[in-house]
Amino acid sequence: MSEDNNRDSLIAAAKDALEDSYSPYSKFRVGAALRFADGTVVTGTNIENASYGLTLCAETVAVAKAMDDGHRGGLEEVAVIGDTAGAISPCGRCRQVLNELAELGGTDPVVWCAGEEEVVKTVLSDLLPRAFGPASLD
Ligand SMILES: O=c1ccn([C@H]2C[C@H](O)[C@@H](CO)O2)c(=O)[nH]1
Repeated sequence: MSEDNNRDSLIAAAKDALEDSYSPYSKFRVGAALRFADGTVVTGTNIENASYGLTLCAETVAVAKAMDDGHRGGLEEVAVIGDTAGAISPCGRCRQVLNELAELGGTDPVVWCAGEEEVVKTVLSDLLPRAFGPASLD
């Protein structure tokens, strides 16, 4: 499958997840999708809380779902999309959460930052250079 097909299908999965967003407070819907080396795609959406600070971001929900399914590596690609024209980018906490899963499997996943009218390609190590991760505790 070409990189573009991968990209388009992963962004479509993230956008589909966004439809389930529970974001009554910010009304800012976010979807995330993770693609693993075995082809598995795991998605997440943001889940807000009346105690605002307890909000769960889409990327963090996706990582939690994936790890609950047993994934411990092979994270090759991530897509995150907002209800915006321009591309959105994972927040700092989500970068750290994504890094845990990436570092466990020794990958540096491509991160597609997307909006309705823009897609920006980056890699996790550019979003979180010199990360503190599992290896830091060795
Ligand atoms: O990387 C991010 C940044 C923000 N949000 C969510 C949290 C909140 O519900 C809304 C506005 O910040 O967007 C995410 O899901 N992922």
